[in-house]
Amino acid sequence: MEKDNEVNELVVLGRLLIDAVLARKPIPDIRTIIDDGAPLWFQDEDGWSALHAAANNEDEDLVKLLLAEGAIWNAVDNLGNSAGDIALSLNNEACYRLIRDAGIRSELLLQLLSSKNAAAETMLLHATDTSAFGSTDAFISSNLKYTTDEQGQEVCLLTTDEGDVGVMMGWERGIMQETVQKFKSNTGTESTGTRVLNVGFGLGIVDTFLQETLQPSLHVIIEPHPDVLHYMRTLGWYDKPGVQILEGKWQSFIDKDEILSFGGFDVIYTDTFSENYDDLREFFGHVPDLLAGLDARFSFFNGLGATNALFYDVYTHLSELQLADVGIDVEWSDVDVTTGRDEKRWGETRKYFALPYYRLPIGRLCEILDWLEFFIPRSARTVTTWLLFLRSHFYFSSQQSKYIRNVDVRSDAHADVQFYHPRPRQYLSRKEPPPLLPIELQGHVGPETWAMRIPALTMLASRFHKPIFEGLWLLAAFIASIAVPAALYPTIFHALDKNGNGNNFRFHDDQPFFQARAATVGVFIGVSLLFWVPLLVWKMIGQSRANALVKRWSEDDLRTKGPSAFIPVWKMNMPSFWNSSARLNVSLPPSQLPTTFHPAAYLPSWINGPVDPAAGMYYYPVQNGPGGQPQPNIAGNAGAYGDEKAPAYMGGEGRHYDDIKV
Ligand SMILES: C[S@@+](CC[C@H](N)C(=O)[O-])C[C@H]1O[C@@H](n2cnc3c(N)ncnc32)[C@H](O)[C@@H]1O
Repeated sequence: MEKDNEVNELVVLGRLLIDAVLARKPIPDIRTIIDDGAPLWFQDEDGWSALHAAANNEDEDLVKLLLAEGAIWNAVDNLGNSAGDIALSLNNEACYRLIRDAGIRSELLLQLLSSKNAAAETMLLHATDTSAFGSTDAFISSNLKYTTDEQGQEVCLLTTDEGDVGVMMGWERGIMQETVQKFKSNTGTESTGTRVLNVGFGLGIVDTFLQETLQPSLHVIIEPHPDVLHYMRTLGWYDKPGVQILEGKWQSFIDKDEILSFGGFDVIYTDTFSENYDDLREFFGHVPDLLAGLDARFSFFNGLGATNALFYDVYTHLSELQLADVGIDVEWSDVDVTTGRDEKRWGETRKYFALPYYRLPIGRLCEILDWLEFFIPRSARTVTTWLLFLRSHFYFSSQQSKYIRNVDVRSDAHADVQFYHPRPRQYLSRKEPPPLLPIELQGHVGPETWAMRIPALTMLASRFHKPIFEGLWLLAAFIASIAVPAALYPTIFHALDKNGNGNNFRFHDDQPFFQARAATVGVFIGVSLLFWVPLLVWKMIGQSRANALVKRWSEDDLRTKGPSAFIPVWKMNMPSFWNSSARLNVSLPPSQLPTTFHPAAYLPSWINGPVDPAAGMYYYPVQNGPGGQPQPNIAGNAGAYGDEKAPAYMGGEGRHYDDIKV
């Protein structure tokens, strides 16, 4: 009875809080309701929390306050939308970022808590998933079905009482193909002698591309599932030259250092099933030992949180940070997974990837090693390894401190934090594929024009940017500007020392100390100019060529569109000495604001409107659904990630939490 009263009181306060937010009550009033004990986790009958309502109001200060007071960043409403999705649908970048960053922070904090308090008592937030979706052992003892679905798509299905789930589906072919292409263009090992490790065979799509594209001399495949191993046998994988199949989980071979006995690999890929983010993170920790060297590359199936733009964004950032922590730099590119494929591809199976773009990661040992290798011979590799460790640790700490400042972890696992993260920019770089036509420019710049102009600018930029040459030239300038004045000083001094007093320490009025030093400074300036002027002139020529090119395009545009139409102004900043990226500014009509968060905007491309079409509108109305008692279904800012292929992911019955120690 007492319990019922307590719950009823919480429900009343929770509802009061949401109503106050929706009624746009002033922040001090809302703070009072929170201080009176209103639960921030409370969700009304539509699944809306106070944070959803604050995002709907586009009230940045309130979003900040609620998050600071412990609002749950990843609570989803009955339509599957988080508060971040609502901010996104309203094109509100500031609110979206606040919520997204709270997610990153919360995940990092959970990891800190679980690593730093290992000796403390364990609090179980929820039981860990022991079904075939969340436990590899349960998965291995379940049956798999290899078949072709109604769309003619090859699929490997796990059949359960809750319906079929695709362990691997043919539509992912494009992702696998692009990954292997990236491996090929990045590894520098054009063909022979490549050593490859792939974890998880599935349909063998990636393995087939690896064979065809890289023709590896050694191709190790780790696979534990008996049905998959049987399928591999029927396809003849056991007899392929250079192929070695390790039957079991990757954990068994890593623990026994068995994979290490093969020596380093040039290419490593992992894509497993029924594992969660912690398993992937553990695998990340082994990657630096497994990579053969600086030319070797690593990638993984980046499906974390892919049922929702916000969660995907959070986990993409997290995995980049975790990889940086072990000394791996990641470059991301986008693979369009919408073209030519519709909703039918899922058939009766669970939709585990709901976004239009896949963010493809390519990792390598951190770039600083390249530079160190230039100075330190291979024999002194231990030194570089130590420096690498220090650098990556420093990088991770600095990145982490960007997200978490003044961490004050209290007993309820809530932390008082400040957040900072730089705004992403789209650079034109030789290393990156050309950016897609930004949504804001559609209607002002034609796709063909864009496709022709961007490579032309990138090419021009690369002609006027030679980092190695510039580095050596500036090094020579530095040495010469010190060495030449130092070498000339005695000669200048003696030439000016008409009385021949010599350069002794007894001061004579007639000694030309000051004149000689002034002349040496003059020599220093002269030598510096000798090196800097040609470099500056070269850069200026590059810039003026870029200016001339964009001017010509503007004239072309004017001719074709006529004087009454809006003509975007193109401005190109060529690469400077220190920054290898060029930057292009294209103007919009004065009435149109640039946005990276238009529901269909390109930047950043993995962000897109929520899956729910109603939320894709600029206005997200409060929905009045049927009545009923709300269920507080989330007990703390717990980690969101489980395998997306698991049923009812994110907020549904199938959602699972890991144990954390607090
Ligand atoms: C999504 S599929 C891989 C698909 C593959 N990339 C392709 O291109 O077809 C996942 C595979 O990982 C395997 N797997 C699951 N847990 C594993 C583990 N701990 N170690 C190695 N493989 C695992 C599964 O049996 C399954 O064959």
